[in-house]
Amino acid sequence: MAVQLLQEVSTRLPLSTTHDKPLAKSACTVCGLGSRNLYGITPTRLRNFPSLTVSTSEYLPTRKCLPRDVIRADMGTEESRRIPRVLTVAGSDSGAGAGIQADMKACGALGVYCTTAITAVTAQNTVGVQGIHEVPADFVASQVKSVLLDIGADVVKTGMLPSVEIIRSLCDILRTYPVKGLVVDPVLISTSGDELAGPAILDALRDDLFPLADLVTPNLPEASAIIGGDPVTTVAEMREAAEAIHQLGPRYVLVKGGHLPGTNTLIDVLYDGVEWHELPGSRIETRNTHGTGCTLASSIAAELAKGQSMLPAVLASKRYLKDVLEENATLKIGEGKQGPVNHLFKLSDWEKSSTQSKFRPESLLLYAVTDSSMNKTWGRSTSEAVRAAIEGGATIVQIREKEADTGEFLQEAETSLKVARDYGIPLLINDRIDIAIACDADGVHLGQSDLPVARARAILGPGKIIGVSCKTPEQAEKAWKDGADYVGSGGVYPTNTKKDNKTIGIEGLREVCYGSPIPVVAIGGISGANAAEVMAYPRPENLKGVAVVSAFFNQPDVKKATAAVKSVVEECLKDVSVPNTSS
Ligand SMILES: Nc1ncnc2c1ncn2[C@@H]1O[C@H](COP(=O)(O)OP(=O)(O)OP(=O)(O)O)[C@@H](O)[C@H]1O
Ligand SMILES: Cc1ncc(CO)c(N)n1
Ligand SMILES: [Mg+2]
Repeated sequence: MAVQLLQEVSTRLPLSTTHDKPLAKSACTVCGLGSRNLYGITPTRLRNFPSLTVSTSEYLPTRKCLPRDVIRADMGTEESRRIPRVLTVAGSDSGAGAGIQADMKACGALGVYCTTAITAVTAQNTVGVQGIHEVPADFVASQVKSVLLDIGADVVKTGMLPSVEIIRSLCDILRTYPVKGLVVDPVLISTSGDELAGPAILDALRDDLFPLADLVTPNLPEASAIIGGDPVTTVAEMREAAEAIHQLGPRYVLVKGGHLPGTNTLIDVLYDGVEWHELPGSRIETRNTHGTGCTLASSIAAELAKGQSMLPAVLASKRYLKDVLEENATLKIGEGKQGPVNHLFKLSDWEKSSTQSKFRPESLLLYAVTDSSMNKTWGRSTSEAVRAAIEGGATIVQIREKEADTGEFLQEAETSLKVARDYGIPLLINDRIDIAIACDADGVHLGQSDLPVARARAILGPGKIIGVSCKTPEQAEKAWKDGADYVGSGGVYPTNTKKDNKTIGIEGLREVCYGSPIPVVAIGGISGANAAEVMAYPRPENLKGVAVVSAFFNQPDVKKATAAVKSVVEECLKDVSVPNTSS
């Protein structure tokens, strides 16, 4: 439906005109009120609001008069892909939980490109605010224009606006270069109790910025300050405050309940002038809440920039914030009372994304390879077999499953992994990289006909262990080049475990060792009876141990059988291990 201005206004209205004292001449068809907060119509403005018909007027009424859901993400074409964009006009928080840093990280986490105009640089940490260095208004304006005139923004989000001049010049720019959405977080006081913007800015917020806003997001103290000091400490008072703030011209008001006293349920109140939404959420027990407000507002801006309408954007942002608070509930950053929000927790799981390989060559000493049919014969589950082998002294475990379907294999791997983790022993998966990823195992062991090692390394990253079966020095050299951590070489002796497996003997094993730049574990028919021969001194320096199947798992007592082989291997290590790398 077209929205028409009742009135043609050829000159700018006098600045004294307010909603409280409507000028008949500037009354708007939608809300019936006049406003001094009119902003200019430009070709961009008209493109953004195609349903608007504006005669020859230069001005539009306040934001709340516009039709809803006008923000549309322009995703461009295949040749020229677009990304939703948010411009944040806010202060820098050196502690990086709030401010510009929160905005950039929250937008990034939600897939939106975030540009910045910095209004102040604060020295801030988990204790409080130690200093504020304000950026001059004209330089804030330069930053905003640099962004809007080139990159553009679907939504502008404001945070800390420390001076009236900054607010006024921002409003001037937004009237000249309108954006599709404006989210205003009226930052006044940090949660540590430090003033970030004085009460002097209240008039400028109320009179100039709010009427341009799609959403204003005060917390309880801010809501109280905006409406003139009346207390806002209950949901009923939050509704009254939202109503009063809505009268100032924004399209929506979200009064945030993070400061609601003594409840387990935190309620945020969203109001659009007609409908109320009380949005509940459980209070999460954590000290890391520094920046929740900035995070919520910038997430909403990001969702709006993607094309969401207001209520779903708010709900999605609350969900994101809940995940962030829950995932980082016990994180310890800083020594002060309030820790920062950790927005990029999904990317910053440094333990998982470690570039350091967990592989230690010594772990190859006593390598247990499970065999599903043997475990079945002896009536044990894979994880029981794994526990027994580890208790007997196995230093690394590989799950080799040739019968179970994928779901069962995964379950076996998951329960075995729990056992191995309890003992701090690495656990690898034979062949199935998908299972290894699904259960977050420590790595995989691949055969010559499995997924190529280089591909496996590309998929698993540097932090996982990759072993490769090799029968020749050439294969071992290639495994190393492709990124493997160790080589499994054999069969050293004939074995029934692997059908049609060529036996390479001790000689073949040693050849592989001499040609292999990476550690080697011997495999194939190894037991307590022959392990000493395999590990006999002098031996190649990189021959690190023996891998055993039947001599562990085709036995009545796995723990005892493992311990028996272990004592043989350990005995061999007692021989002075002067490296012998000559052939
Ligand atoms: N402990 C908590 N558990 C769950 N949600 C919380 C918690 N603290 C705050 N929130 C939520 O975070 C959002 C921000 O609210 P809050 O009132 O804390 O903002 P704020 O005071 O502006 O934050 P800040 O100034 O520290 O950035 C709201 O949706 C609120 O319900
Ligand atoms: C820079 C900055 N903006 C906003 C807040 C509110 O949390 C803060 N603490 N610091
Ligand atoms: Mg806040």
